[in-house]
Amino acid sequence: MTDQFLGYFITFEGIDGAGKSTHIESFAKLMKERYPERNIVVTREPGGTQLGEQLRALLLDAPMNLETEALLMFAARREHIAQVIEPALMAGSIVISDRFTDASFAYQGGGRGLSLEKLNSLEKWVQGRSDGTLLQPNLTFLFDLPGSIAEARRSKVRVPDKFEQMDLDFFEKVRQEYLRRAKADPQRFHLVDATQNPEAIWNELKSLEIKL
Ligand SMILES: Nc1ncnc2c1ncn2[C@@H]1O[C@H](COP(=O)(O)OP(=O)(O)OP(=O)(O)O)[C@@H](O)[C@H]1O
Ligand SMILES: Cc1cn([C@H]2C[C@H](O)[C@@H](COP(=O)(O)O)O2)c(=O)[nH]c1=O
Repeated sequence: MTDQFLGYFITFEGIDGAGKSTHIESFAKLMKERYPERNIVVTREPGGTQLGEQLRALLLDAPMNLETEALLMFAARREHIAQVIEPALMAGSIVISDRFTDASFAYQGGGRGLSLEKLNSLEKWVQGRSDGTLLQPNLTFLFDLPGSIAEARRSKVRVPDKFEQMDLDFFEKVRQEYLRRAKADPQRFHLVDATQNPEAIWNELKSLEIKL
């Protein structure tokens, strides 16, 4: 028997530069206005814990073997789940994470070619619960847009990290894997057309009815 989660888990996903971070804090505020009795936890992956942030610095900078990269992403996730996500959900909080496991399937799987079999077994290991279910987000916003537009947006504002230096072909594969997963689980995913302007996207997020 597994303890029941009283909270609600929301993730923001998309290729680099899709516009997730632009909306996440305002979305957290919106949830607080709607559910003042709930604690809101905003977090990110890789990261979200002290160890996770150290792993993030390595993952976004150091070149490494693909399996090593996937294992470190999931190691950071395990710590994040154990220290932050599970306790918050047990306590009834709304957890909002900038990326979670869909990113591993999209980047390490779709983008870099790690097998689904390996990713599925890591997911089972890291997110498995004692009743045989997997910890999964209740709702995932997928910000979708072509790699060329995301690249143009990114190049205006920052020095690219290891992933952001990848070419358009890589980002197209990442995007396609995200879309494949969204199609396979339409109940969980809400697809956002991220080519829209920020105001239109915000209006779309605001107009969604989210039943906790
Ligand atoms: N809808 C939009 N239209 C035009 N520009 C946008 C839009 N949304 C965000 N931007 C701009 O694009 C850049 C990237 O946005 P943002 O940092 O939110 O993306 P992100 O998805 O969080 O990227 P990453 O995952 O790499 O952190 C920022 O300069 C932001 O101001
Ligand atoms: C969780 C996760 C992330 N990544 C990649 C995706 C991005 O390029 C970076 C994180 O940077 P952001 O600015 O915070 O979006 O990490 C990945 O490849 N695999 C993952 O599981």
